[in-house]
Formats: sequence, structure tokens, C-alpha cells
Amino acid sequence: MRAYGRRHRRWSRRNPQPLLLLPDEPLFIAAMAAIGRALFRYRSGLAPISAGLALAVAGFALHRTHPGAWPVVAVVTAGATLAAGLRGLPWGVTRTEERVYAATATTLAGCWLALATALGPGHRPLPTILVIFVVALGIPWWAHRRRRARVRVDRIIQAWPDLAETIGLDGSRVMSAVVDTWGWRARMKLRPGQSVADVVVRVPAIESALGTRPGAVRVEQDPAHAGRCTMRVLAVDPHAGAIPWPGPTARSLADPIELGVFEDATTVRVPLLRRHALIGGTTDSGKSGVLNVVLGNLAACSDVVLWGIDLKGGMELRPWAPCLARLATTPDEATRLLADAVAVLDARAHAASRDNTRVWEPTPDTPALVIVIDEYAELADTAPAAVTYAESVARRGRAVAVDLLAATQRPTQKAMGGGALRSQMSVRVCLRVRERRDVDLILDKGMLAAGWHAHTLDAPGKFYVLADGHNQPRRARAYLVTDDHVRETAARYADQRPELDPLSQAAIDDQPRAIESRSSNADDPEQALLTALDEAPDEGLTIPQLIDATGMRRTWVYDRLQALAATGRARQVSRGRWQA
Ligand SMILES: Nc1ncnc2c1ncn2[C@@H]1O[C@H](COP(=O)(O)OP(=O)(O)OP(=O)(O)O)[C@@H](O)[C@H]1O
Repeated sequence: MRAYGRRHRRWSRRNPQPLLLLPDEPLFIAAMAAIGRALFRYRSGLAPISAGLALAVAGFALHRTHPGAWPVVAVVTAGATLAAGLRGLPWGVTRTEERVYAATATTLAGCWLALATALGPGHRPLPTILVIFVVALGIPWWAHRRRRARVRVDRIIQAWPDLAETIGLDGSRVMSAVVDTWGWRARMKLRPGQSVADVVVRVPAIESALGTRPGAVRVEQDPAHAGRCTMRVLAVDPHAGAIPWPGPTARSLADPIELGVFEDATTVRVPLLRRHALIGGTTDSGKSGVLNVVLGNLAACSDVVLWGIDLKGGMELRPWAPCLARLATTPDEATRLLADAVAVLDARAHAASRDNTRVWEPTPDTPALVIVIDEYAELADTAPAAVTYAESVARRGRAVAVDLLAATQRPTQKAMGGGALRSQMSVRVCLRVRERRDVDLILDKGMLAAGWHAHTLDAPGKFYVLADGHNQPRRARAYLVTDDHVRETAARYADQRPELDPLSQAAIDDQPRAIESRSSNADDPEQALLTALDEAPDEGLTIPQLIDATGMRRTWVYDRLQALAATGRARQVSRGRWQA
């Protein structure tokens, strides 16, 4: 008998029988439970049908008990429609198209219920109308991308305790989740003793557990609580392609400038009021692109006068000429422009100390002065005198709203004044760099080691930003401003540009003209004026440009322009711009 038992066990091991699980509850109950679970799981998709059934039942009950209550149903429907359309209540929907849908569904359902109360839900053609409503309102419901994403996220949240145990984050909880355009983000509470570092090292495991693409999950510390964090899941990579510029959003220098989009799809907003900015990156990294985004916004600000320095012959900044009060394209012009900026800041500082005011508040009548310099290293190489003025503006300009915005390809120690200039620049944008050590040159010592890996940025326009409120190494991509955008924006705001306040203008006019134009007409200002007007571009030359060209004072230039205009030898092409 024992021998048979051994033989049988050996046989059973070699020929395993399929495992048969028999439920210990009756089949009917098991089937009902399975159907209930399926209905619960697919409750969101079934909502239009459930709502149709609920309406039929409510109509039946009201018709049986209170057939005369249909006016009450109609009044409640009107109130509910207003609440849904105007406030998104009670579902908390915020988008216009979702509110329109909610208001329409409420109206149709309420009207049907009022009729069903009065006539009975079986009264023809009410049943047919109800089916048509369910299908017609069901189609946008079933097709709605955010609703389906929300359902997927809800399922993940329900499954999170099991997933968390698998990836070694047992005890962590998802407190809430929000679906947005690019994916979703969840607020997480960690088990006591766990930290965000524990979550960060498990990011690849989280991506595998959630079934996302590699690199789709980001984790950020909750600044208020060491045991909480935000997990962001990007269904779509916001940096996968160029991001079109949505147009200017700033109207005053006090408004932060929107430069682009972080990897978590949030907007990069950088304050520029009373701040100098440095934009660094290798060739073709997108420096001019970032400058264009900033210029596009500053052009729309009514409290900023813009001056430009572009020693590439004006190649980058000339398209903005209609919005630039001055554009210097040679080392001499750049030196004179920066000398004038120092004169402006001296005058403003003097006025501030006389009036006992601490800072210069930009307004359309007393605008800030922002000097945009494309390729700062070129300026340092060709116009050392200009650099001295630029450093003076960097050191003293902030309080009196004279700000620098410099882009550079080569952030050498020499170009950065051994770091003196850079240390004054509190906004730093670092695009792709060729050498790792350039990260520390553009941002600051130790930033490369702290994770600001700008040498790994792999497409033009991608950058890291160091500024107020941005002190974590988060990758961003600048908006792409096309040539058409530049043309349209420059033309649109050209007539709305403010002029310098009288105090600042007088400071420039009173400047001794130590640096004379290299023009062959330097000794003959009248001839220099005629030549400048003859050679003026289509948009004409501004008064400061004519002052530069002639080396004469504003009043002289005005007098001569009036005289030339009277004889038809000069004409004003637009406000403050002249041509032969
Ligand atoms: N934000 C962006 N998104 C997509 N493409 C961009 C972006 N910014 C720039 N580019 C593209 O990258 C290329 C180089 O851009 P850009 O001229 O701004 O670089 P740069 O750093 O100023 O170059 P250089 O040093 O030669 O002046 C252009 O073809 C431009 O279309």
C-alpha cells in the first residue's frame, strides 16, 4: 500500500493535473458579483446609459406620485443649467466647452423629466427621445480625451498600494491626482521614514510599473513637507518638437516674461524688472531665439525703452528696429550707446538721492531702459571702453531701472570681466554648451556638479534657467519665434513705444561727444546728416541715431530736420523716424 502511495505521488508529479478552483459560493452570486465589479470598473463609460435609466425611473416615480410637479422640475432645471454653464457646478468643470456640454445635458435631461412627470415616461415619443439623447450626448462623452485619461489615472491610483509594494515604496499613498494636457500629476504622501530621494532612485521602476515610456516620470519635493512629493507623468513629451510662441503676454516690465515650457509642461516665467540677464550657449543653441522671445514681450511693454547692440552688423536685432529707440552696430556706436546709458543712470541716481526715493518705478512716462546686447564677447574684444560702461550699468543700473540683457557664445573669463559682470546678472539662461566647464562660467561655480548639465541638452532652444524662483536644475525649451512673428510684433508695437523721460533725455543731450563718428563727414555735421538720411533703412532713422551719426546735440538735429523737411530734402516716415 505504501509502495502504491509512493508510485502514485511520483506519477502525479510527472503528470500534473490542471488546477481547478471551485467557488465556495453559488454560481449565481459569483456571476452577480462579477457583473457588479465590471459595472463598477466601467462606470464612467456607462454613465450616459446609467443617467438615461435613472431619468426613466425618476420620471416614472414622479408621474405616479406628483404628476402636477412638472413646473417645479422645469424651474430646478433652469437653475441647474445656469449653475452648470456659468460655474461648472456640481462637477467642477472649468473649460468652456465642458461647461457648454454640462449645461446642454442638464437642459435636455430636465426638459425630458418635466415632460415625463406630466405625461408619463412611456408616453410616445418620450422613450425614443430619451434613447436619442443618450446616444447624442454619449458620443462626445465617450470620445472625451480628458475623461478617458481621468479614468486611467483613477485605476492607477486604486492599484497604487500594490504597485508601491512591488517597487519598494510600500506604505506610500496617492492623495490626489490631476489630469492635464501633457499627462497627469499626483500628490504623494510617503511612509514615515521614506524621503523623496527614495522615490527618485526608483523612478525607472515606477516607469516600468506604470507602463510609461522611459523618462516620462518626474518627481519633485513638496517644499513644505519632507515626506510629500509630486509625481508627474508625461504622456506626451512637451519638448519633442518646437513650441510655437503664443505671442507677448507681458504688458509691463513688472510682468514676468514667459520664455517657454519646462519638461513638466509648466510655463517658464522669469521676472526682469530691476534685473540684468545673461543668455549663454554655443553656436546654434538658440540664443537669438531666447532674445527674440524676450524682445517680443518687451516690445509690448509700454514702460520700457529698448536699445540694442548687435555687432554682427545688425543681423540679429535689425528686424526689431521699429521697436528699438537706438541700434548700435559698430564698436564706436556701441561705446557711445553704453556711455549714454551710464549718463542716464547717473542722472536718475542723482534725482533719486535729491528726491529721497530709493528706486525708479517704470511707467509709460518714466520708462525703464533695457539694453539688449547680442554677442557680448564680441563687444569685449572690439570695444574695451564699452565694457567699462557695461560693467558700470551692471553694478549700478538696477535701482534706476537701467537693465542689461546680454547674449554670449563664448562666456570666457575675459568677456565676463573675470566674473564681475556675471555676478551682477541675476537671471542666467544656459543653453547647450560645448564644454562642460562653460556651465560654471555661465551659471556659477559648482553648478555643473549640482546637476545643471547643459552640455547634454540635445536640441536648439533647450535651456536651464537660474533666477528668482528657479533654483533647481529643470530643463526647459524656449518658444520658437519665427521671422514672421518678429515682423508682425515689431510692426504692431512700433507706434506704441514710449520715449525716454525728459530727465534721462537731457542727460544724453548734455553728454560731451568725446567719441566722434568715424565717418568721413565727421568734420561736417550737415553733410553727415544728409548722408545718414540718404542711407537710412526703409523704417527711417531715429533722432538718437542721427545724433550718433552727426555728433551734434538733439536741438541742432531737430532744427536741421525741420529746415530739410521744409525744402523737401527730409521726411518723417513714422513718429520720430526720418529719411531723405
Ligand atoms: N526654441 C526653439 N525651438 C526650436 N528651434 C529653435 C529654437 N530656437 C532656435 N531654434 C533653431 O535653432 C537654430 C539656431 O538658432 P539661433 O540662431 O537662435 O541660435 P544662436 O545660438 O543664436 O546661434 P548663433 O550663435 O550662430 O547666433 C535656428 O535654425 C532656429 O530655427
